[in-house]
Order: sequence, then C-alpha cells, then structure tokens
Amino acid sequence: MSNIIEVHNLNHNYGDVQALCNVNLTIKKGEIFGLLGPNGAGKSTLIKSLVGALKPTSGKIKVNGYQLPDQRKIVQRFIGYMPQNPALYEDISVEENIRFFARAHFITNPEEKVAQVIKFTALQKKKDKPVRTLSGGMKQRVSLACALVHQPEILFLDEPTAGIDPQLRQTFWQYFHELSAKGVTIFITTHLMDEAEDCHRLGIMNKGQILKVDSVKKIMALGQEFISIKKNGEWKEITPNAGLAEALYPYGLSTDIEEIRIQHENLQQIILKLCKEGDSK
Ligand SMILES: Nc1ncnc2c1ncn2[C@@H]1O[C@H](COP(=O)(O)OP(=O)(O)OP(=O)(O)O)[C@@H](O)[C@H]1O
Repeated sequence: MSNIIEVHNLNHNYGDVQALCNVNLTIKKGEIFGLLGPNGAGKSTLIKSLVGALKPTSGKIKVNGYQLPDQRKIVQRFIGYMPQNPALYEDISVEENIRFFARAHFITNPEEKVAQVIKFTALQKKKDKPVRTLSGGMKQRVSLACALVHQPEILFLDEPTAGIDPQLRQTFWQYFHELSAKGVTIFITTHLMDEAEDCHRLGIMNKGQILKVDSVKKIMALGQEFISIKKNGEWKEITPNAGLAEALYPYGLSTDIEEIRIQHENLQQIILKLCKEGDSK
C-alpha cells in the first residue's frame, strides 16, 4: 500500500506551548489509523495541521503528494474533516447544512450527493429539522454527513463518537469500515479503547511526541501477563518473567490450588505504560 500522508519533523508551538515535537508519521492509503493519547497530547493539533487549518512552526506535510499548508486549497478538495465540536449552522435545516458543504466544495451534482449522504447516514427523517433542535448525537451524525458529502479520499475524524450512545457508535463504525473497504483512508482520534482496537494501526502520542506506531496486534503484544493463583482461599499475584510453565512450576499441580487466572494487560494499561516510559526518558 502506498503512503497517502507523510509527515516529517513536524513542530507546532502555541506561544510557549510546544504542542507538536518532531512528529514523523506515514499513513497508508485505505487504512483506518487511530491516534491515541491523554488530554493535551497534541492529537487535535496534529489533525488540524494535516487538514491545512494550522500552519506548522516547522516541518513538512505531504497529503497525496501535495505540500501543506501551501497547497491546502487543492488538498481540501479531496479530504473531509469532522472537528471535535460540530461546526454547523444551528438555524438552518440538516439538509441545508449538508448542501452548504457540498456547494463549498464545488462538486458536480450536489443535489444527488446530498441525497446520497443523507441516506448513507440515515438522516432522512431529520433532514428538514433545524440543527438546533437535534440531540448531540444527531448533530455528530450531521457533522459526519457534511464531512462526507464531497466523497473525500481521506477522512479526518477528531473524536467523532465522543458523547454518543453505543448504538450510534456502532453505526458510525459500520460507516467507517464501509468507507475503508472502498479505499477511503480514515485518520481518527479517540479515547475509547474498543474503538482503538477496531483500527488497522495505532499511533500513541504524549506531550507532542509520537511514542509508538504499530498494528493493534503488535501494540497488544507489548502487554505483560499477570497470573493470580488461589490456594487455601487466598489469592497470590505473580508476574512471569520467563515462560508461563516456569512461573507456575513452584506451585505444582496439587489439589489445594483452587483457581488460576491469567490476565493480559489491556490496551489502556499498555498506553499508560508507554507514556510513563516516555516521561522517564
Ligand atoms: N489555541 C491554543 N492556544 C494555546 N495552546 C493550545 C491551543 N490549542 C491547544 N493548545 C495546547 O496544546 C497542547 C495540545 O493540545 P491538543 O488540543 O492538540 O491536545 P489533544 O491531544 O487533542 O487533547 P484532547 O484529548 O483533550 O482533545 C495542550 O497543551 C493544549 O493546552
């Protein structure tokens, strides 16, 4: 798969705050890439730089071969961006909002595309309602429809499912997988670990730096195993340094061992560990 996004030595300062420190990253065409990290890690700043909304302090960004921010007018034609807070016109209808975004992209057959995206995001029943009358989750759905109406090749989603119910989250992820299967590249930030596990690759960010980029499987493999053994009604925790068999050997297989539980560190714990390791460097 070819690289659709290339970031070299990217830095961004807001006055004294260094929000991005020497970020290097490549994103492959058609992948779902998840960017994770604690609050203030720099995720939104990176997304805003990648959509051409922020001028970097230094470094290079290439999206589909075009340089940012200089060629942002061209880049913005084939990318979609769903910001963290929906940027919608509250007093006009759902359909008029989507039409506005369609016209802003000068697409051919705007009415056809508006109708298609309303159907895709299942907004038919709400299309005539003013946005201000919608719930937060519905507004997120409209925001997604606006980001999709010009059929972008790359979709940037900044916490698209924050504050929405599990059913709608599932629907959104169904859309993301459908789009990815059609070759759309998806760059997403999330704090939700089940969503992160649905991505093809993950980037872990902290304090403006990318600490790790790898497949979900390889990042999960960084986790440790913990063994809990219940003997005579009491639990004892052991952390195997070598193999499982070696860790269990001293306990034998006697009948007074009532239960053995083996747990693997979860993604959240692995991310926290990577951030802590990064802090101590
Ligand atoms: N407009 C701004 N002016 C000054 N500092 C800013 C601005 N926007 C962000 N920052 C700072 O830059 C750093 C990175 O912020 P950013 O919003 O990119 O983080 P984030 O990882 O997206 O956080 P969150 O998970 O809370 O959305 C933080 O220290 C933040 O306070």
